[in-house]
Amino acid sequence: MGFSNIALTIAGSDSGGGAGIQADLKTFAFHCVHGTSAITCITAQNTLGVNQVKKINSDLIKAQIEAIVTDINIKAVKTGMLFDEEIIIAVSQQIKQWKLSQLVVDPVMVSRTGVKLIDEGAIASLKTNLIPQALIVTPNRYEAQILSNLSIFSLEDMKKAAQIIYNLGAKFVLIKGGGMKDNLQGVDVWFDGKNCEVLTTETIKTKHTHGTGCTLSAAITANLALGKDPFIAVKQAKDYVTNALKYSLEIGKGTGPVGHFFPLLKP
Ligand SMILES: Nc1ncnc2c1ncn2[C@@H]1O[C@H](COP(=O)(O)OP(=O)(O)OP(=O)(O)O)[C@@H](O)[C@H]1O
Ligand SMILES: Cc1ncc(CO)c(N)n1
Repeated sequence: MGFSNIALTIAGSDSGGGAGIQADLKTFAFHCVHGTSAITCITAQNTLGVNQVKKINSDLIKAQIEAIVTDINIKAVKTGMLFDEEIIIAVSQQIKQWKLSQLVVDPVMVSRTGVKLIDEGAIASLKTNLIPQALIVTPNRYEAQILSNLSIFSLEDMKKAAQIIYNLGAKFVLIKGGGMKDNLQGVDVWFDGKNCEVLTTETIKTKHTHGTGCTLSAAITANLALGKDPFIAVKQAKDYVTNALKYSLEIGKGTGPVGHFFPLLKP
């Protein structure tokens, strides 16, 4: 039987299984979306942090994307950890060459434990080569500060940054309010070029939050692959992350991952 709900993630591997490619493929599967992947970097990582990062040769990254798109019809794509300028340029060029649409760019910059997941020199390239091709760009507050050159302390600051990031060329901007322990946890700002919409959920009190950002952008991508409109895709993805946080997994000695099993565990 023909099956067309197919998504692609271009991201790094998290050996601990909480973020990156592993989070993306689980999220796709729990949306009934077939996941394909092009791995950009390998991280030696667990719930305590990132111990090592090794990038994949850009020719091999290109070859992974080419192998997928010349055979399989991809409905939506996300990018995660891209690490350096060479990879960003290679991936941006592939997205253009293969006319990959419905692109969600998660501009991953640092891990939750503060390890750099991108070269500082690569940020300019992210702004000029990749973000202009995005349907939706999903920075967290820290990434939004870097992309907009604004300090973000409040909801008003998030709204101002969203407008600046929109001007980089993405069709829609979603600034996420997780990460820091304050009253903006779970509060995200959506900007469509005209209006700002504040998306709010209850704050989930859990220590185990590893992979929230990857899971959110993957759920948005899955919803786009299912044919949903961008705003609906984002709202439903946010519900998915809220549930994944409610059912996060107490695994390892540090910050455990969000859980994807809630559709199976719920009474
Ligand atoms: N404690 C929380 N309660 C409810 N929602 C949360 C909480 N923490 C994060 N979120 C939501 O999770 C989503 C991801 O946001 P977050 O800012 O954590 O991403 P991130 O920093 O990119 O994640 P990562 O740590 O994976 O890099 C957003 O929709 C945010 O509002
Ligand atoms: C591979 C990878 N991608 C993204 C993140 C951000 O959470 C991470 N920690 N590891």
